[in-house]
Amino acid sequence: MTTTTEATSTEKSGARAAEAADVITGARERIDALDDRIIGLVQERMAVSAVIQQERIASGGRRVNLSREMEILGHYRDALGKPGTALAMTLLELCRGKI
Ligand SMILES: O=C(O)C(=O)C[C@]1(C(=O)O)C=C[C@@H](O)C=C1
Repeated sequence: MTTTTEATSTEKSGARAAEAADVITGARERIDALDDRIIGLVQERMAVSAVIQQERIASGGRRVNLSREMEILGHYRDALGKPGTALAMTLLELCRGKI
């Protein structure tokens, strides 16, 4: 027998069976927790990057250091492939603004 609760969790998850809906609901909770940690890490990265940029600018240098950005883009591309480059570009934009 399908209860109302089961119907709701299958609807929300897109699953066609209660068991699958349970697995999906549990995995989504883990994804939400991971996303919270990723957002926290991105915010921490932004703060560390700001320290570097402020120090460089205060010493008379420029905000942007393209050779370092190339290293970072390569690191993400090597680990994650082409979408890794796009991810690194977004991270750099968050950390130093648009150029
Ligand atoms: O590593 C630096 O020199 C930084 O300023 C940090 C950072 C980054 O967020 O990774 C930000 C701006 C630079 O253009 C390069 C890299």
